[in-house]
Amino acid sequence: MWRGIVEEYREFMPVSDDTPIVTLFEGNTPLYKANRLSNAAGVEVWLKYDGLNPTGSFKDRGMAMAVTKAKEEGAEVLICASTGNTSAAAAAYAASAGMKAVVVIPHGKVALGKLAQTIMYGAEIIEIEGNFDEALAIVRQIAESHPIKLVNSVNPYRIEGQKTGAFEVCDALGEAPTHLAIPVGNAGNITAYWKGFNEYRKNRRSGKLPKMIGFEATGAAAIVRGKPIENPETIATAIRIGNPASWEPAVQAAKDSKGKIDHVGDDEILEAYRMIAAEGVFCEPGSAASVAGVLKLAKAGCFANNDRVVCVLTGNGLKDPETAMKHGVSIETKVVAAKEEAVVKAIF
Ligand SMILES: Cc1ncc(COP(=O)(O)O)c(/C=C/C(=O)C(=O)O)c1O
Repeated sequence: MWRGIVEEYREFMPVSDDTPIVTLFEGNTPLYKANRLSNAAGVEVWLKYDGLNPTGSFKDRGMAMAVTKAKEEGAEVLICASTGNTSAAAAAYAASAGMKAVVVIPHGKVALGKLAQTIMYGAEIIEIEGNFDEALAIVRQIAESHPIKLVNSVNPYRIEGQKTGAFEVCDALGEAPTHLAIPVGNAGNITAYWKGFNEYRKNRRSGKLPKMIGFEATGAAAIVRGKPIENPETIATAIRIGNPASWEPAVQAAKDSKGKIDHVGDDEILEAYRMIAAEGVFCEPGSAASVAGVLKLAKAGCFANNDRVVCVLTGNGLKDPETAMKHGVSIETKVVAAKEEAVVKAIF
């Protein structure tokens, strides 16, 4: 039985035999070969569906490690800023560990499913009249002057947990891919994956390193533009972040891996969102930025025929039902009388 990322990858984790492991059995998510997307891109495309984690996003990997260490250090209250998934994961792992979670989120900008989760897990929810970047600045100050543990990805234990996504990709493929495509918001995850690939290769668990290709949303592409964006805007609310906290290590990961950080527009994200669903995988819009980016680079002839590209799908589509209802695939539903002939007529 899968024991969660800390136990399964213990030799790579900053824990001792006395560390109290907090887990919701996160990790061990599927890696799907996407045949139609591979044909569209002209290269082998795989989907690492991290939307199947306990709270439906990759954040569970980082939160398992961060909350485990918080518990070991005797913390009782956790705090984070969030565009929604970090707050859902912090609330869930805090509940599991018997701790209190305080989350600070941008009012009116968090997808419905994420808010519902955070409410159900019982976090203290503070909605600011501002954006994620302002929320992060506030919670960093609070954590410095109050007995409260910050669990955003500036907390190094979050990176330690999230690097396990790279381990699982290598374990599933038997080797690292040629490229790892990933959405970029606060830039913790691209940093974590690069760390994971390096540690796996150093420990001879893989033989090579992938090119890291990260994708920001065009309206929030601070790294691509080389300067923070004061009012980031994108339909992909998960990555509506204008001043990534892990800016530096993300740029270093792209440079050291001979990859890049690029941007994709909302239309490209929504098109990829629908194409991924046509493979039977429902991810949230922000996650689709990784596939949108691969399609963009494929069009520009950036891949060789024998390349193998893994796209990280970071969140479950159920997180954001409103965007699915507005921009999904079968948005024209038919309402008919509860009679067989009416249904037959509608079908045929
Ligand atoms: C689905 C999804 N996909 C990609 C990202 C970007 O990852 P990072 O580049 O490591 O930030 C996020 C990030 C969300 C938050 O930052 C938050 O929840 O506060 C996300 O939820």
